[in-house]
Amino acid sequence: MDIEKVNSMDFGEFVDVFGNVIERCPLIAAAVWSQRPFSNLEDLEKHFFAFIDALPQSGREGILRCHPDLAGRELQQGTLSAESLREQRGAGLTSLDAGERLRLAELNGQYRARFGFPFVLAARRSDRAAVPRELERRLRCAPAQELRTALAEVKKIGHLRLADLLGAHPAGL
Ligand SMILES: NC(=O)NC1=NC(=O)NC1=O
Repeated sequence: MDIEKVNSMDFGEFVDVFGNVIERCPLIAAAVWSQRPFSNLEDLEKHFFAFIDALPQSGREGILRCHPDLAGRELQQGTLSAESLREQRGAGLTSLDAGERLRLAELNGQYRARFGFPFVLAARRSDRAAVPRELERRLRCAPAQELRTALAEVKKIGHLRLADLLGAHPAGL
């Protein structure tokens, strides 16, 4: 899909296509539509990220709270979004053994209790060994720093999803 096609989309089509670039936050796509025309993929992405950055802390934390846990209940129940399932499968999180799943559930619970939002990481840039390691490392971070780190991961996920949608090759981000 090229940027001309994106710029020609009406509101409904745009939100249908880009509504889950940021997991379960179609509001962001609904807002970004107003910024068309976009000069290219980077420009489109810039508007998604600018919306996030302009939110108050409660809004940024709200974005994180819309993310399903890695290898959590929604994965077990089969209620993940298509994008999330693909990302979690790609990181090997759909084939964990009971011990690995329990360990992640414990760590996710500790993380959420400490920060008030779920642990978010771009699963496509990770794997089943790295996820618990990263979770343990980030558990020890200061809340303000961790909020910044988590949102950077949301942007990595968004970057990869946009690249998929526009058929671009994701940068090393
Ligand atoms: N809690 C999460 O990090 N969730 C996710 N990471 C991804 O890459 N996709 C997700 O759904």
